[in-house]
Amino acid sequence: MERIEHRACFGGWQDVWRHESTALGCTMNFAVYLPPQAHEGKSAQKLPVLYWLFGLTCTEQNFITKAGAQRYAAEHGVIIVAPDTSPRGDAVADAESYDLGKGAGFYLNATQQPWATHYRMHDYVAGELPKLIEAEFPASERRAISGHSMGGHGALVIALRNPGRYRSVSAFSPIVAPSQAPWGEKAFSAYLGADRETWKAWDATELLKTAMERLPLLIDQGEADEFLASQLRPHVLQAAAEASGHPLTLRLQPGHDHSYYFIASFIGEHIAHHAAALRA
Ligand SMILES: N[C@@H](CCC(=O)N[C@@H](CS)C(=O)NCC(=O)O)C(=O)O
Repeated sequence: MERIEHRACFGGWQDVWRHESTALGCTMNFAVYLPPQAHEGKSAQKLPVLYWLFGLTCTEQNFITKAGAQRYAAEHGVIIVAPDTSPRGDAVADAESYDLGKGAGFYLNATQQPWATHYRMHDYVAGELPKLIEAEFPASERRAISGHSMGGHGALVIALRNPGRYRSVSAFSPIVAPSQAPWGEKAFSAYLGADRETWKAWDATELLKTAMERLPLLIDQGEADEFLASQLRPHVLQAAAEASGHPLTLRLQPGHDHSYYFIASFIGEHIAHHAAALRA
């Protein structure tokens, strides 16, 4: 494992690490924000971790340079870990379009070739990465997960598939029902194949119907989001949550679009929400 960026930030450090991932079979970058509490000599005290999952086209950089999250992570003593969005490297399959292949891993384990060889982002994010973080950093097993768009889908699906592993989950502008959205239909057809039954295991709205754990969901969605009606449609999840009695707070934010300006506006509230659950 090699540290490739190290920058002082709000009393802590914004770092980027590079390592060989076993789950993905390639070299991966992930960002780690270590708040000041990680360096205050209380080495016995481990800090909780918020995992951030990105949307389409992103790398580990977008959140750390645009969301302004470090200030709030420093305030609350939370480590933030933000992995890249797909396997990377010349040996990894790719597509011409921005919404399939590299930069578009959809946080699932692909079953179809040529994707199945490397595209195992679920196992990376839910298994390999936390294991590494908890071994190499002053990180406790108190975990929260959040993300944006494709990453909002990832956060919801990973939390719902792994009951007990996360203390809280939130999302910005998530793809709540990828089986019913053009982005999801394209990605799931390629990664999982034509049998839509197999898609249900990777669709938050479907998973919610049979969830074993009633982990409350917090979702912020911009009303002026250019993808709201065509791809995101949070009311589909809201209807499923109401039908199954799953706790969901869906906040529609007037004027906000799909960008990181939206995320920056509400990330402080999300981090406070996660910090409260992580402290409890
Ligand atoms: N067609 C758009 C869609 C991609 C997009 O909007 N990506 C969002 C996530 S779904 C994002 O976070 N972009 C990077 C950024 O704003 O920093 C593009 O290629 O820019």
